[in-house]
Amino acid sequence: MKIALIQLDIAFGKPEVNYAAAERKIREAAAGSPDCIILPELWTTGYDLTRLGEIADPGGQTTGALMSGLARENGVNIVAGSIAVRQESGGITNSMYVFDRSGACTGEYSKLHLFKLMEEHLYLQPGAAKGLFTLDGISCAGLICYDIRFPEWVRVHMAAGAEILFISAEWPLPRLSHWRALLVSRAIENQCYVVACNRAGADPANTFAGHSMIIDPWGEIVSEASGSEEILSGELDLARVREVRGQIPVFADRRPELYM
Ligand SMILES: O=C(O)CCC(=O)C(=O)O
Repeated sequence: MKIALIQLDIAFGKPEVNYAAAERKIREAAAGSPDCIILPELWTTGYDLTRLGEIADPGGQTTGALMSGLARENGVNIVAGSIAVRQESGGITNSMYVFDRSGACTGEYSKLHLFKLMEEHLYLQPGAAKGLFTLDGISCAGLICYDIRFPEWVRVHMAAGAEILFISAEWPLPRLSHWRALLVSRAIENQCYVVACNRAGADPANTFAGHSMIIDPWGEIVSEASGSEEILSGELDLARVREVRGQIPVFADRRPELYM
């Protein structure tokens, strides 16, 4: 499975600029015939949280139409990062959508753990459901940024059979060492591929780390981006997941009855 990670530099609070940039980058990535393209977290607005009332996408409709069309037109799966979505209830969520090659929306996940250090809890509503979906018949999980600090939440998805963990993020540069260590740890402990797409660039409050990564089920880094805007590519060999899980049977050896 060939993956393209679009490590975008996001224009702060300017959805129209970001839609145009993402469309351009998706077309550029699609020219390399990947099986799946992934975008970062909150890529339509960035962290312009105080203006989300104006700039969040109502029902995810605008983003959905654009991503569904691009997936269908290019015959590619798109893990469409996450965006700020104005829900019918009036609340705003940080939500990931997944589109298959036909353009059908096959997955939706709203960030469960809101990141207080960046004031998400003041402006966003947390999700309450898992991020499981399938891509070309492969069981996958899609989570968002701060979620990687919660190994128990990742494990719930992996114990349900997921083989690839997709992460969309806006991870700040001062904690780049955490980003790399946490992602490698999630890959090793769950014996899965980790495909993690961060943003590049800066906003008025933070500089972001870039360093999007693909990590294999043994914890080896398959590919890693620089700190700047780029499209990172890499290949997954899903047979490696079964091989590693067969060699060290972590899932069979769990004692969940004793973990509470
Ligand atoms: O956990 C961290 O250090 C970064 C998390 C974050 O930036 C986010 O969830 O948006």
